[in-house]
Amino acid sequence: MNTTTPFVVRWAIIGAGWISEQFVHDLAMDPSTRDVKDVAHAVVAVDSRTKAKAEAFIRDYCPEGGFAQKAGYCDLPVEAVEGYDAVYAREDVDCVYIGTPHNDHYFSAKAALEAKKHVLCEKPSTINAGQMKELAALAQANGLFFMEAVWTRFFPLMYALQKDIHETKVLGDIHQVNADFSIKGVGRVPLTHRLLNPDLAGGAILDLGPYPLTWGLMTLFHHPDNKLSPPTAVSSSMQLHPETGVDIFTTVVLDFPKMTARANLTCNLVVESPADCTARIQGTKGEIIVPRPAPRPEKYIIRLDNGEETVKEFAIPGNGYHWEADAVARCLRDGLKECERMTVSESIMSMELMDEFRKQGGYEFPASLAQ
Ligand SMILES: NC(=O)C1=CN([C@@H]2O[C@H](COP(=O)(O)OP(=O)(O)OC[C@H]3O[C@@H](n4cnc5c(N)ncnc54)[C@H](OP(=O)(O)O)[C@@H]3O)[C@@H](O)[C@H]2O)C=CC1
Ligand SMILES: O=C1OC[C@@H](O)[C@H](O)[C@H]1O
Repeated sequence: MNTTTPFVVRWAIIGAGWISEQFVHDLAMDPSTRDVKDVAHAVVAVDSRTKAKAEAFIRDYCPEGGFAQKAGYCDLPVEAVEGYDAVYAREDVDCVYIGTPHNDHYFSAKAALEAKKHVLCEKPSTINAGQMKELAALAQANGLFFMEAVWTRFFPLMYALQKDIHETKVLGDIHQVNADFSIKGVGRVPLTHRLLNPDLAGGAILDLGPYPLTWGLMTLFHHPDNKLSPPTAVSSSMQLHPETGVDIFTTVVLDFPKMTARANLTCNLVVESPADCTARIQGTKGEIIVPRPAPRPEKYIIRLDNGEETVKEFAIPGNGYHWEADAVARCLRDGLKECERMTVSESIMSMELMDEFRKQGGYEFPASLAQ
């Protein structure tokens, strides 16, 4: 492989909303600012339901496309497109990033895979396990890459923390993980907003829940002693929004009996997570505290029972979405159909858990959503 020319991914962005802004910002960053030289990103199309919105998005957030275009590794311009059929018909799009509301993920991803495009889809990549299984089968049948965009998994902090607890075993045996991701939404955003709107598959568990679940899975499910055994004795309790019926307070419990360990995971749309602790991992020798925010933490503190305390800090260049994008690029370069850091089978397991949480909590989707 030529080590001086990076492998370039040509991205199309679906949905000109907030998360897509954050994502393209990072695609336009010089990868050397995060010590990356082997891959680079081009943004060749931005799709919106309204062309004028896609044009404004490009003007405001990625006028030159991604870094690969700025650096001359890709000579395609970034184009505004209305309606995703036009994007998926293009030969020069390698991978589609889907940044639409939850209810749309399955439909946009399905259309992209049918058009033979690789896909990175925002979390949760579907609204139920059945949809996720369908997408997994479609990707596999077409030899395409598919990944749920759980960006927190790709942070250097997460790799370091896993090394500390899984390999160095600074905490001894791990027995309990508490994690929370909560934001003030109720009373602040209209009932039609995607956070509270059942027709857009809103609610705390689908929107915020992927983060406490990530902390539970990365620490306990991925612990070598657990041997990738799915959690047992799953339980969930929800308080639903009195008008829209989406969950606004949710607590779930996952047991990992091979380790005598339990994850207590919470999310809500009423009050914020405490600033000083979004995740607490407790073992026989002490604990690790991760201050908020759960999706994008910048440090953790190791507090041992013998009184020793160590703070580990991890600066995040840009928004922090580039690490997942780089991982996708490397998978495409290497011909992989899924990323081992966020496998399709783990996304299916996560959606099976989400289905169970909703069932026990009494959160039923409206008929408008495909079941
Ligand atoms: N990884 C992360 O850190 C984050 C992930 N997310 C995820 O990203 C997704 C989008 O969230 P966010 O960007 O905050 O949402 P926004 O509402 O800001 O953007 C979503 C975009 O999707 C398009 N869209 C397509 N269909 C619809 C529809 N029926 N209603 C509204 N918009 C629609 C719109 O773009 P257009 O009008 O151009 O078609 C809209 O701007 C969610 O799945 C969320 O879970 C959100 C925040 C952070
Ligand atoms: O993924 C997310 O992280 C930040 C939250 O504010 C947002 O609602 C959610 O989608």
